[in-house]
Amino acid sequence: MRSFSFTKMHGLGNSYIYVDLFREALPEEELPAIARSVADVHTGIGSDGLILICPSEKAPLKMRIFNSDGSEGKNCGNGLRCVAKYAYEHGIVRDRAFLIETLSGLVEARVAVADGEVTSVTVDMGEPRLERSAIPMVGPKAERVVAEPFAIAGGEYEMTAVSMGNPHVIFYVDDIQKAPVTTLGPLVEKDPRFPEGVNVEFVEVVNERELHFRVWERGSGVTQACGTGACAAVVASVLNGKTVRGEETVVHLAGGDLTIVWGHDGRVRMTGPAETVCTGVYYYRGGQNG
Ligand SMILES: N[C@H](CCC[C@H](N)C(=O)O)C(=O)O
Repeated sequence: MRSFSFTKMHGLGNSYIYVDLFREALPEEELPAIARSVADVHTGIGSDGLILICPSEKAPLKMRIFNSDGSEGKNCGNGLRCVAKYAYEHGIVRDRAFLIETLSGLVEARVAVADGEVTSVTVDMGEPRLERSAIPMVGPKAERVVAEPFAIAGGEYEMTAVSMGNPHVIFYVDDIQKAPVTTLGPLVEKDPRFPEGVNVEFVEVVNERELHFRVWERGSGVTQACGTGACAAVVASVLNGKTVRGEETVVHLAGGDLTIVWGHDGRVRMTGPAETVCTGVYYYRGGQNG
């Protein structure tokens, strides 16, 4: 029987099992199976996936994220806030502002601390990518996708696509409580127009500073929150003339609120909480189908 130490953390209810690879070692080929295993609420710990806190040659640390289906994501906003909290509270970093490497580039995290505990984190998520080739989405490579007609499952919708290092598509709805998250979400997630799949977000505009938000995540399904998705929703809302560039927008997710601004410098900054749930030792049988 194999085992490793873990910390369960969440950002607005979007929880992951965090493994500190400065102290542990996991076999690379088993990572998708380990992600599926720990995420299982019945036979594992229960989470939206697995996040690894790794050494890096480009920054004090690196984050890797695996969804609950075992697929590896390229970025995770809620995960970055929790990784920043963990890194500061465990002495991986000493400064309150530091870089974190992700598969989609370097981001800067800044922690707010009270009595030695990180109470909230601001992450500079960098610039959104808007061209079809960067989402990625089929069609003319340099074209942006804003309020584009999107026919699927016998319905006609209007969608906007944004990458925050991972792919997102945003649909606007009149009532967030009636958004077709579990019906349309899985269909769009796997639609061939998105060669790498896509995270699917539904947004109700409250006013030019406030959005309601629900999400069907690529590789995890419905989650309580999606940090990169909330950032993508703010970018899409500016592009659609619904919110104001350079002004803070409050995004109400199922698990709570994020404050996000798409600055005039082109960079998206996200501020929100990060919580530690528990620590423990996880036992598993190993092998790639674990
Ligand atoms: N499902 C996402 C990764 C997790 C993103 C989300 N949990 C966040 O907080 O940004 C993807 O495959 O791109």
